[in-house]
Amino acid sequence: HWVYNWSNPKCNGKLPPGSMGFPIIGETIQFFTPHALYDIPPFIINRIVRYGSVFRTSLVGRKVVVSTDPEINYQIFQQEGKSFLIWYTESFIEILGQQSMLKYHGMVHKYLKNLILHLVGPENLKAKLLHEMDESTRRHLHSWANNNSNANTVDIKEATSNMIFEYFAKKLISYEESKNSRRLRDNYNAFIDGLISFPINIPGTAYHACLQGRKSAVKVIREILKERKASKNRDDSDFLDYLLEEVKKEDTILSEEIAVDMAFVLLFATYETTSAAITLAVKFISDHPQVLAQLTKEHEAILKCRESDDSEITWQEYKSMTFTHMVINETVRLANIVPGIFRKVVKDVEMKGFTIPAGWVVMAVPSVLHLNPDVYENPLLFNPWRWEGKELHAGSKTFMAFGGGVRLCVGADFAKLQMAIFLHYLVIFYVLFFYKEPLVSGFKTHQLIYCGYEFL
Ligand code: HEM
Repeated sequence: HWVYNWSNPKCNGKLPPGSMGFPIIGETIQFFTPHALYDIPPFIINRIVRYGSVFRTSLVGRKVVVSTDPEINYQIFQQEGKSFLIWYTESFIEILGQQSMLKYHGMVHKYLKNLILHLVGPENLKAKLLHEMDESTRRHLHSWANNNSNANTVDIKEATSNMIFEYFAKKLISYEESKNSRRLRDNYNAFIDGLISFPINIPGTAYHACLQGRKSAVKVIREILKERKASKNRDDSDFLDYLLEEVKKEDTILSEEIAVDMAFVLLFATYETTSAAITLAVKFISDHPQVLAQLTKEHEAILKCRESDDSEITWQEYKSMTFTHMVINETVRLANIVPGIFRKVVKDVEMKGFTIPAGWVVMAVPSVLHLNPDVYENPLLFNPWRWEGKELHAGSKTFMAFGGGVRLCVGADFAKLQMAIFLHYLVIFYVLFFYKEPLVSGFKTHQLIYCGYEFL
């Protein structure tokens, strides 16, 4: 009777088709079958073939509806806070922090998001960050070219992670690895190594190492916060100063604990995702010389209109990089950096003739949408021209690399700006100007780039 109930969950309507798998473990083992990162997981493909675009299953002890339907996914984003709430597993919340903004909804979420936009929103990008990211990117690209220690090889993933980490840790908490004995970067490395792991917290497991990494990183941020409260009259204020000013306000809901978890999550969300996107962009571009040629044309035209070759990128120039933005969109479409987006159902929902009961979890799978031949012709081809004349700066029913609705990625503009600046200098340094022997193998050179992604 119990097994029957497990396989046929109660529902006040018609459940999507599918199987709940074995009692307790459900279909968790099949779900975690290894696959190439930027492919659609075989678990999903097999079930789409068998059941269609919406199906039920059971994963990590949860009743789940997987949706690969653009309409349903769009509705899920639109009904955030009403019928659906953002959801992560208990173990993920433990890793990201009990006070992380990811567990807040409604007005509190809106308030926290606005605090972050103060740092990475379009106004600050235009006024401050563009200039600083420009300087940091140039400096790092130069240093790679001048570094002869590693047999002319640059691991793009690691090098761009370091670049973004260095820059953003300074913006957030004025942390500089070279001047600090605390080794925040090592703590984040330990944290990221075990991020996707089975949640068994005993010494020796990846999950345990991840929690230890988080603990040490948070300890460093807390110490900085403590020092900051004791110090007065700082010349160069950072995001932590801004948060501490908020904490002092009488009517605020921001606590020091939320501020610490926010700084922790933001640093991770920024450097890990953006460096992955840049790495893949380099790989895709070096595999497609016609894309490089068009990019070169665009950036050469920008240079020609400048008074000096040494000038920084201006906001107008950034906005004029239409083809570069097409390359960025095409990269994140194929990269599917966030493989699944999860929401908890708070009240029974009717969709496309099915009922999704309250208490279930819905998982939207961006890769199915982004690699759907009905939506994107020849979807596995890296073809930036497919974005010609299309909206490039927002999520849509057919493009959810940065999510959608009120939970749309708050750092999307930051990530795109950093990618555009990187591509600009990559092209002008290595194709047009200073280094006649380009850095990337696909850019016709004997020098080799190891992208850091072995699956490629
Ligand atoms: C290529 C780079 C990036 C990709 C592909 C990406 C992707 C995403 C996606 C898909 C979501 C939605 C998750 C959901 O709905 O459950 C999201 C949310 C979020 N992202 Fe990003 N992201 C990127 C860069 C960044 C950066 C640079 C930052 C930091 C400034 C950032 C901070 C966040 C935060 C804080 C959220 C939660 C927003 C909320 O709950 O309202 N992301 N990101």
